[in-house]
Amino acid sequence: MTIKVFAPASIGNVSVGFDLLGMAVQPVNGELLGDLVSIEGCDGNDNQLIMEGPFVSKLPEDPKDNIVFACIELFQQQMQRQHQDYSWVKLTLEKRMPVGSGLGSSACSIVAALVALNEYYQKPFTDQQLLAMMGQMESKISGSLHYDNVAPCFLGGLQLMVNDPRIISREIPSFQQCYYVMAYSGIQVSTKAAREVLPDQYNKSTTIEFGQNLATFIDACYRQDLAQAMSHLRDVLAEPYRAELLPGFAHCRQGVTELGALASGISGSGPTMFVVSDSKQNAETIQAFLQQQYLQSEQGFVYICQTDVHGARLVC
Ligand SMILES: Nc1ncnc2c1ncn2[C@@H]1O[C@H](COP(=O)(O)OP(=O)(O)O)[C@@H](O)[C@H]1O
Ligand SMILES: N[C@@H](CCOP(=O)(O)O)C(=O)O
Repeated sequence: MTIKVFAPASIGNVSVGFDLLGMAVQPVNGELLGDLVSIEGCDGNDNQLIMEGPFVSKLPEDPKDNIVFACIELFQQQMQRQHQDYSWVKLTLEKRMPVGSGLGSSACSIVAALVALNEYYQKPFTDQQLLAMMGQMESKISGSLHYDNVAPCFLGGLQLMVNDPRIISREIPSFQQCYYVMAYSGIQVSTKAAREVLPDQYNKSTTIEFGQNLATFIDACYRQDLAQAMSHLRDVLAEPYRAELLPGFAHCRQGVTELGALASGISGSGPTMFVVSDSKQNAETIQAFLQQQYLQSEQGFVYICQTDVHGARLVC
């Protein structure tokens, strides 16, 4: 029997919550924006990983260097630690997400793989344990522990990281009526490199502004006050340093504001930019503008999305 899991793209940081806030997204046209991992038993004497899909050429050539392989090994080690037997498995990764895109591409592979493994071995681990493993795998890629992609990708919705290892992430009410225009320019920005351009320390006024933006946004989410939320959706920690890594970002940001966008920012570490709109028609106008102005290569794309409330899921 083959089990197949889909894990969706996500917006890391959502501007106000560097490493602390993330939201899963799904295109309104029904396409699957995320990775697929299928799992079945394997007769050989080792695990196997088959890699396919439109972005497979951007992955390390040797399957053993793929983060999915590290997920298999971690999962089986954890089973062994709990004195549970395991058999070899064959996983197939359908890499549908561009690498280094700011759409939580590595998180999609990690989450889909660990959820598939947990299903296959009949759920030896709780969601909490799985999420901790997902964070561990994500930090292997980016060089530091952050859950703002893996948590929404796994659990769905808008997720806030809490500083308690027993909880890790809490769902926050999101704005279900909003559209998020996701524009991937088609260039590659490594998360690790985009973290290295950030300063080690911030001054007092920046710190206060950061805290106020995040707190005001979360308060607005709970009260579903869209105007207040959007008026504070500003990134004072990362965007000032990362914007210059993204050709056309400043110009497009100005353009979408003139077209009536409620807010815009960098998705994760970029190059994807996200633009918030409260109407489908306006989102389509913004989509057309970004298609013309933001894309840098043939691999770029622009999707109109809404919040994905489901997170990782089994598919046929
Ligand atoms: N399954 C995978 N999906 C994405 N990246 C992977 C995977 N396996 C290994 N990698 C490597 O991890 C790095 C991912 O880069 P990163 O900038 O963190 O991507 P993203 O921001 O899209 O998650 C790349 O060097 C890539 O080759
Ligand atoms: N909080 C992280 C998010 C990285 O997201 P990605 O999609 O670019 O991997 C950061 O901003 O570094």
